[in-house]
Amino acid sequence: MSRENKADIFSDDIDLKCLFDIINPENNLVLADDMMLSAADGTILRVSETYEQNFGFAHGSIVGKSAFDLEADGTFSPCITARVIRERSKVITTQTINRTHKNVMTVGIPLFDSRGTLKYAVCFNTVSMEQINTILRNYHDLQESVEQYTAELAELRTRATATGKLVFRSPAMQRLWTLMQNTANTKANILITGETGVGKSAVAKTIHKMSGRADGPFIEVNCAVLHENLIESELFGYEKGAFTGASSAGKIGKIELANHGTLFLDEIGELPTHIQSKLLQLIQEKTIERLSGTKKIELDFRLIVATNRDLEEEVRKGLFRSDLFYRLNVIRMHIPPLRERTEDILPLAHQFLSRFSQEYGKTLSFSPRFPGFLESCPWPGNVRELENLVERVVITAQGPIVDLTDLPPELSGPAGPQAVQAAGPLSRRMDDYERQIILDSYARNKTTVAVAKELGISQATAARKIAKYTRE
Ligand SMILES: Nc1ncnc2c1ncn2[C@@H]1O[C@H](COP(=O)(O)OP(=O)(O)OP(=O)(O)O)[C@@H](O)[C@H]1O
Repeated sequence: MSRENKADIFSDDIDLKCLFDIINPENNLVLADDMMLSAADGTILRVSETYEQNFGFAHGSIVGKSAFDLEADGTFSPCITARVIRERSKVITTQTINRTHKNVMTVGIPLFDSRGTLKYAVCFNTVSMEQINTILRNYHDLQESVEQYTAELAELRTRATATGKLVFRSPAMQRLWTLMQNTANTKANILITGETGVGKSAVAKTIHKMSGRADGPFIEVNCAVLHENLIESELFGYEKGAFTGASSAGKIGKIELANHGTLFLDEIGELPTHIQSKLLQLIQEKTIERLSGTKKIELDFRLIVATNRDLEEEVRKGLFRSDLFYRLNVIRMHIPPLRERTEDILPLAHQFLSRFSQEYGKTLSFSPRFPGFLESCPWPGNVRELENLVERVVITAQGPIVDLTDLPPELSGPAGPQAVQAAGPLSRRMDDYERQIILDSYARNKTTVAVAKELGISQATAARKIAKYTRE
């Protein structure tokens, strides 16, 4: 062994001068911890006083004996001192002291003189195996708790940062939330269904924020309000001079803008059939070609679509491509209407009250009977309607407590939010009538096509008016 190595062993583990002080019995040093000093031939020179108490060896009964003999008769198994002497190197292992059946972790080190001759072996019992096992158990318990807290923290963080405004208490929304968490980071297409105003866009935005694409763009396209002639260029973009009236510089389409992010196509049921085919191709190939373009552009985006139509029914009627439907319907998220999850009404109302109070610089709270009124409303316009109502009462509230008396007359009556004002300018009252007619037709017919047919207007007009009145 080189001098360098010896020096390592000495300096690494123990102060040499201190050791010689310990070995010298004249110094009468008390060894508080389990420690055994042996000569290079294995003769035990000293053990600490604790040996008797811990292992049943009185000092006199073991000092002078050979470590090799104690190895052979099984007193120590294995005998670390014997191993250190044989291997001339540091040994760290567990050993059993058979007299007491104690299992301990022991460190044994060789001590050499300056010529490299082995002079002593020193062994320390560090901790018992029971202690190690207790430590291990505690460690595993802690590890489990840490894992649990980490998961909870991640969920709370996701909720805090991702939901922003997504409020819910109902079991149905809790189940939806779990599904959102489990699927946010996958590439699978998502189809969100539910009546107008239930929160389909809000859910789509939240999924985007929860996903690994959160730093990328979230591009929302409402297929119902895009004019049929413009929808293709809006979605796919075009090269310069593609058609009369096109910008001379060309235009990047919404789909391309969603690259590395999320593309959210709202009201997917309104897509004309020729665009449905192009969308199907886009989903299959993940490439687009701009109008009048010659090259394919590769894209990487997550597709979420939403509809308040019964798409299966549309497929049956031949109005929606079945192959596209199956491609979109990979993960289905249905948001129930607010009237079917009344547990959500008050948390939502309180959230809107605090948001609008802040926005309008007021400090407001609901009167005791106000929540009951909110819960009894049918909310045909769902969360959007509730949001609008709370905004209105925040604006009109006279005192710090919002009460039924603060409701505008058309809201407090049994006819509900869609009632027509009894007085006021003609244009406003006409609008009210139109709103009532459009929303009533939409509530019964469910689709813009059917509304258009019933009222004798174009589908585009029906879609625009529905969007206008459900957003108001
Ligand atoms: N769970 C919710 N928590 C907080 N705000 C919500 C929640 N759900 C919906 N909202 C709010 O209600 C309003 C309407 O929601 P959203 O636009 O997402 O509905 P939608 O189902 O997409 O409507 P449409 O069918 O008309 O497109 C939005 O202002 C949205 O932020």
